[in-house]
Amino acid sequence: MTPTEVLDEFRSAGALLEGHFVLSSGLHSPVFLQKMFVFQDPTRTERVCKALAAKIREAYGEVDYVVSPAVGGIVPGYETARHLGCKAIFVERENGEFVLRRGFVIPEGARVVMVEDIVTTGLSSRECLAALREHPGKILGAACLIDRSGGKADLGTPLVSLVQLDIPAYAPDQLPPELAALPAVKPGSRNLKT
Ligand SMILES: O=P(O)(O)OC[C@H]1O[C@H](OP(=O)(O)OP(=O)(O)O)[C@H](O)[C@@H]1O
Ligand SMILES: O=C(O)c1cc(=O)[nH]c(=O)[nH]1
Ligand SMILES: [Mg+2]
Repeated sequence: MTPTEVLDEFRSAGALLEGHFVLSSGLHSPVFLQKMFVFQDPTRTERVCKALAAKIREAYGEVDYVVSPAVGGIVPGYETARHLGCKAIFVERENGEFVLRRGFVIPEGARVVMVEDIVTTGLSSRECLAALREHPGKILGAACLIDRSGGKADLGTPLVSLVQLDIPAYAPDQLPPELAALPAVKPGSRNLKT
């Protein structure tokens, strides 16, 4: 799939949102990729994740485990693993920190790739990778559907993506006036209070 075809999937799913969004990192942006609008359609999800699996195989070779950060990474992690013919597990937040729960185990020597949905600053990916380093297994690298950092996010490990975009994101005290004028919404799950 070309980057244009992938973006067309997001566009036709209604996942390219404009407004005022507070991102997982705390940065603010006029654009939000609501990936769940893509993932609610299994056929669309299959198309993009099949393409991501092909890129992963080309970059990293055989993979035994895909590990994804919850919540957004779970669906693409599972579907990408289905095309790679490997296991799919996830880390989730416990007292704010990503950990492997539910008895998930990564065997010694397993070849592991981290699969994210969207990378903005790379913070969530780095947190997920840090959690994985507490376990056996060889981390080959990372992958995501859309890297909206324009390639600037540094995960400390290679990152492959289907699309690279350079979407503006601002510190809360540096908002352009037209963005500050709009009410802000925070769509993601980080710091959600139960
Ligand atoms: O590269 P970053 O700056 O970390 O931003 C990207 C992260 O933000 C979103 O997760 P979020 O924490 O909003 O929750 P979600 O997975 O439940 O959507 C997205 O799923 C990525 O994990
Ligand atoms: O940085 C984020 O939190 C983020 C950006 C985006 O476009 N989509 C998303 O789900 N999360
Ligand atoms: Mg996430």
